[in-house]
Amino acid sequence: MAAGTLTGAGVIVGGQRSARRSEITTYLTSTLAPLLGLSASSATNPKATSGLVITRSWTSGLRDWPGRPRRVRVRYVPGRARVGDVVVDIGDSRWVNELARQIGSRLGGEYEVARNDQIRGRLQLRLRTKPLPGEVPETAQVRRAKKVVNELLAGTAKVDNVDVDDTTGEVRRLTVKHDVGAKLAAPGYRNRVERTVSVMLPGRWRARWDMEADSVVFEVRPTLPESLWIPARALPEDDPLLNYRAVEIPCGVDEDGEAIAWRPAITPQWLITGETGSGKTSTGHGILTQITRFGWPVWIADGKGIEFLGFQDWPNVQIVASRIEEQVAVIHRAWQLMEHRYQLVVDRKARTEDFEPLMVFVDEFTDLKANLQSWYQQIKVKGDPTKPPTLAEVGSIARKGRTARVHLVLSMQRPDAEILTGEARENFGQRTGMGQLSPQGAQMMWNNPVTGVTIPRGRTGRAIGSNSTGLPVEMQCYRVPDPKEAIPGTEEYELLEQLRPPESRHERLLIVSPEIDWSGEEPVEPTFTDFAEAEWVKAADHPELDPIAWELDRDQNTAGDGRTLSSAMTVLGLDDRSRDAAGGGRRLFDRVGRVDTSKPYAAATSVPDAPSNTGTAGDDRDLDDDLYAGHYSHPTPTQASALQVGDLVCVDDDLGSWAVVEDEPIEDFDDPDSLLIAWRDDQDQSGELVVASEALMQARRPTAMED
Ligand SMILES: Nc1ncnc2c1ncn2[C@@H]1O[C@H](COP(=O)(O)OP(=O)(O)OP(=O)(O)O)[C@@H](O)[C@H]1O
Repeated sequence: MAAGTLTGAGVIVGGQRSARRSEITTYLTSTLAPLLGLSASSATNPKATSGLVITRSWTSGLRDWPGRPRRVRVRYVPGRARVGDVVVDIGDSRWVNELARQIGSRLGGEYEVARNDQIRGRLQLRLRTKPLPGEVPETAQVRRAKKVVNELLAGTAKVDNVDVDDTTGEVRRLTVKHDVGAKLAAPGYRNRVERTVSVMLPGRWRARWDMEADSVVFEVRPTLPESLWIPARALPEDDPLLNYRAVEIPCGVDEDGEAIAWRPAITPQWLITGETGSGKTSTGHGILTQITRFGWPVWIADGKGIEFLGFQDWPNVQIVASRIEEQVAVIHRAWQLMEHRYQLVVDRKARTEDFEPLMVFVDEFTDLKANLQSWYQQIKVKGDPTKPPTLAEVGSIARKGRTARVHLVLSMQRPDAEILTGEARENFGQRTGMGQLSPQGAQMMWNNPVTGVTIPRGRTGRAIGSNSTGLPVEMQCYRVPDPKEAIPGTEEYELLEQLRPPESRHERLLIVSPEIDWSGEEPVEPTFTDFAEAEWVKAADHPELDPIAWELDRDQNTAGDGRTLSSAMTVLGLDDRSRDAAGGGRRLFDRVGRVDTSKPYAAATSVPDAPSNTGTAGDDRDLDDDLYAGHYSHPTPTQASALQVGDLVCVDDDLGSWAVVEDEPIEDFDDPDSLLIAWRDDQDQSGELVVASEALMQARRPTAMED
C-alpha cells in the first residue's frame, strides 16, 4: 500500500468497512514501528506488533470511506528512537508530538494527546474535531487558496491566518508572510499577483501589501451598498471666506465605507461623466445641497434645461440658466469675474484670500455644446469669431479658475476627448465616472483602459471616483431627493428640509434678455455679444421677469391644471380652457421644436433633448430585444484566450445571461488546459467560468461611445 493518507483509498461497501478499518490499523502499526523502537523484522511480525496500536470509535464513514478513529491507543516500551536526525527518549514530549503528527498525517486528521502514562507506557490520542479558536480546518477551499498564493509568491508563502465564511466555507482572507523581496517593488508584479488571486479564487479579491514587513493580506473585497441616502450633516461655518480651505463635499463612499469627498481648495475643478440613468443628476444635486450650506454662491448652466428647476429657489443658488442664451451669459460672466479678479491681483488691489468663492455648475456640457453651436450659427453676425467664445471661456475657467476662486463643476454624458486629452484632463483633479465606461472612456478618464469598465449597469449611483490620494476607486454615490419631485410629508421631503441652508447669503439674480432694437429704420436683432453681456438684475427687484414669481402666481390661478396644460388638445391649440394658461392661445407647437419668432432665438434650444438612446424605429426594436445594443458589438464566437477585460461573455447559455470579463483570463494552476474567466454582471454578482483554453465563447466587444 502506498504511503500517505490512508483514508479515502479504495471503494468500501457495508461489512467491508470494518475489514478496511482493521487493515488501516495494521498498516498504521507497521509504519509507526521505527518510532516505537521496533526493528525492521519485528515491524512486519504480527505477533510482535499485535495490540501496539488500537483504534476505537471511528467517525461514521460514507459509502466509500471508512472514517477516522476518534481514539488511538499506543502501547510503548521506554527506550530510544530516531526522529529525523535526532535520537529522542520514547515517551517524552518530542516523541509524543512526532507520533501524533505521523498518525494525523496518515489518517488525514489532527490528533492531540488525551493522556500519556510514561510509567505504564500507554499513550492515548484523540481526534480533534473542532478547530481551536481562530483555527480553520484545512478544507479543499483552504488548500487551494494556500496553493494559489504560494505559487504566486514564488513558493515562499507562509500563511499566518485564514478566515473563512461560516456558511459557504469559502476563504475570505489570508494573511501571508513571504520572501519574494525586490521583485515586489514593481507595482506591475503586485498587480499581477492581485489579479491572479482574484481570478483563481471565488469572489473579487484585493491585496494590501506591507512591503517593509514582507507580508500581504489578500481579502475578498467588501460589497458596496446598493443605495445610500445623503447624510444630513450639522450646519458648517457658512462664511465662504472663512471656510474656504476647510470645505469638503462628500459625494459617496468607497468599498471600505471611507468618504470620497471633493475639496475645492485642493482640486478646484470637478468633472463628472455618466449616461442617462447613472445617477449623475442626483450626484449634482448632492453637490449643490452641500456647497450651498457652506454659504457659497452657485451659478448653474443647466444644459438639458430641466434637471435643476428644483434649485431655482434654493438658498444661495443665484441663478439657474435653462436656456442657451442664459447659459452663454452665465459662463461669460463667470469668466469675466475670473479675469477681473486676475487683474485685481496684478494691480495689487486684492489678494486671492479676498475672493469669495463662486461655484459654476455646468450640467450636460455635451448638450450645451450642441445647442450652442446650432444657436450660434443662427445669430452669428459679420465680424463674430467662427466658433462661439463660450467654449474657450469654459476651458479658461478650467485652467485658471483656482487663483480667482471660480470653481467649475462640469458634467457630461460621456468622456469628451476635447476636455480629457493631455493636460486638459489634469485641470480636473477631481473626476467621477458614473456607471460603466467603455475602454476608450476609461482611457480618457483614468489613463487606463480597464478602470470602470466592469461597473455593474444595474447599480445606479455606482462610480469610479478619485479618493483622497487621487487614486481612482469604486464608490457608491449618495442619493439625493430631487426638490422638484419631493412631496411634503414624505421622508425625501424631510431630508431635503434638513439639507436646505436655513438662510441665504446671496440674492437670486435674473438675466434680462436683450430686446430687438427698433430705433432705426430696420429692426436690429441682438447679437451674440448682447446675449453674453446681457444685464443681470436682482430677482427681488423684478418680479415681472422672475419665473419663480410667475410660478407662484400661476399656482394661485391655475393650481391643479397640469392635466389641461399637458393635454393634446392644449398642445394643438384646440382647448378653449387652456388658451390663457398655454400662452394667450398660441399653439404650444410654436414653442416646441422651432423658433418662436415673437421671442428672438428663445425656444429653439430650450426644449429638453430626447434621451440619447432613443432613435429610429429600428433602434427601438433593437433596444427592446437587446439590452446591450449601442454599447457592445453583436455576439461573436471568440476564443476564450482572446477575451479582454470589459468584453461581455455569455455566462449562462440557457438563461442568455451576459456578464463583463473582469480580468484577463488566466490558466488554472490545477489544470493548465483550462482557463479561468472572472466575470461580474449588471447586478454586481461575480463568479468564474472554467473553460478549455481553446473553447469558443459567445462574446461582445464594447463599442466606442465617446464623442
Ligand atoms: N446614488 C444613487 N443610488 C441609488 N439610486 C439612485 C442614485 N442616484 C439616483 N438614483 C435613482 O436612479 C434614477 C436615475 O437617477 P438620475 O436622474 O440622477 O440619473 P441621471 O444619470 O442623471 O439620468 P438623467 O441624465 O436621465 O437625468 C432615479 O430614479 C434616482 O432616484
